[in-house]
Amino acid sequence: MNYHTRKWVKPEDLNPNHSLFGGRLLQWIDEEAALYAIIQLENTKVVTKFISEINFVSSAKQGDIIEIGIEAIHFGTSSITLKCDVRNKMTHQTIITVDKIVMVNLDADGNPAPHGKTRIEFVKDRLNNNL
Ligand SMILES: CC(=O)SCCNC(=O)CCNC(=O)[C@H](O)C(C)(C)COP(=O)(O)OP(=O)(O)OC[C@H]1O[C@@H](n2cnc3c(N)ncnc32)[C@H](O)[C@@H]1OP(=O)(O)O
Repeated sequence: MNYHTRKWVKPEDLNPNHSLFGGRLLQWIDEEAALYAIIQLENTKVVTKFISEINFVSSAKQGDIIEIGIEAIHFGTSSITLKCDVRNKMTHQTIITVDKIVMVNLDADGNPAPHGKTRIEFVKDRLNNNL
């Protein structure tokens, strides 16, 4: 799993108990999943279809640096299924796990469309192949 994105937990991200608000974390995860799917599928019209059980394993507090990891675990016809782990950057303590996030590739009319992808690709390889 690659941990691309880091976040610094700020006062505006906290709940009334002074720990990281779960809704804020899910917002960050949804955006990270969308970015991952857009890059993998090479299409900016991708939507979140389904999110499985979410396990809030431990809390984060103000000032913590957390990192969001996403990995593709299945390529469907129009969908891509991801898993997500968020952990404390310094201690590697798991904060949240999401087993399945299904993102769907859309055409210009907003209908599911085949993406033609079967495996994880890296942008650097795409760029090298175009040389
Ligand atoms: C990043 C964001 O903020 S996106 C904003 C939030 N998301 C949205 O607004 C999406 C709203 N939903 C929709 O517009 C529609 O449900 C659509 C277009 C995504 C899908 O429409 P559907 O009629 O369900 O499409 P369809 O039945 O063809 O399924 C499309 C794919 O999703 C998968 N899928 C559909 N429902 C589910 C489900 N409940 N769980 C897992 N996968 C599902 C299907 O297996 C299919 O994958 P495949 O082509 O790889 O086999």
